[in-house]
Amino acid sequence: MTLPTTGGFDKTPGWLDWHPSPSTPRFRLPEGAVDAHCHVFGPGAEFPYAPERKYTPCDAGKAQLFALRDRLGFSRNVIVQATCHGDDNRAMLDACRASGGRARGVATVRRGITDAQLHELHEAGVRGVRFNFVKRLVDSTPRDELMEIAQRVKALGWHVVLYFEAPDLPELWDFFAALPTTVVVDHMGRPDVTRPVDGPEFALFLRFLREHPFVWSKVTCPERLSMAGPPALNGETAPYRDVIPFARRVVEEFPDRVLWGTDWPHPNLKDHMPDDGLLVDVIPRIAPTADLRQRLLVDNPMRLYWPETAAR
Ligand SMILES: O=C(O)/C=C(\CC(=O)C(=O)O)C(=O)O
Repeated sequence: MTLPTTGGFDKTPGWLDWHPSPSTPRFRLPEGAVDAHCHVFGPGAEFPYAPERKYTPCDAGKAQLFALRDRLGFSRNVIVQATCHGDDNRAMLDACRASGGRARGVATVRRGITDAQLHELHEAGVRGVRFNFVKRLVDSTPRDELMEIAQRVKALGWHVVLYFEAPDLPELWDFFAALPTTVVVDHMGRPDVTRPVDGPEFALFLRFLREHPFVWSKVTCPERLSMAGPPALNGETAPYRDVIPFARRVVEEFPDRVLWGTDWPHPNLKDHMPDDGLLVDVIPRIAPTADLRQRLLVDNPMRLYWPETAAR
């Protein structure tokens, strides 16, 4: 892999670039596995970062993403619009179009988007919109605007991806419960993994899933959630021990409503940049049987993003 560029933008101080030479995973992914949460950034010279962004990343373009897909052994990607591009979805759309049908997208849209523009996104491969409630990443959008968008994208068969942090779930609960279409929560609702997996905070998240069969969860981002590590670096075979029980609990209780993704290029990490090959090796620790892994990595993402070709 080549080293990242910045396209003339100054990266946020302390920015960690993606790992330049991830190892080949020891865990062999099932045939047709989908990396269901990743991003593209720029390149900034071609797709400038949004003026309202809260961070400026290094470039992480489609060529690097597809090289990583092949190196790790994935067949497909779901590319989630990141806030550094605001509602300018061009970099994500360009990657979807260039993938030859092997990438789908999740976009950021605003109330003013026309039906023709929504259809254009659909044609390019978009199958969802993302609503972000993480305060360090976005300014808030009125709930009535989000609800209106959710109604419109439901008509296209799309879902809504939610990004929020665990302490905010009680306040957001009623709004989320009223969403009219399938909902996918990023990173298990970002639990505090220093608290017990059986404690009240995570119990609330599990209850949210239990009471709302239209809600799915990504069991992603141990590198972001972990407080005790050890990091997925230097051949570590059991990284992020503190996150494993949380992800495994969700996979085992909701095997048909979970997704996994790399989160490449891992924006806004402060501590370390993981080796993506070692991150893939976390999968059998959170999904201990071949059947659970088949659902997590193939059947579930195919049903959501490629329903026309899904086997079950
Ligand atoms: O990749 C992620 O899921 C996490 C992000 C960035 C992000 O989502 C965005 O900019 O849209 C984060 O926690 O900083």
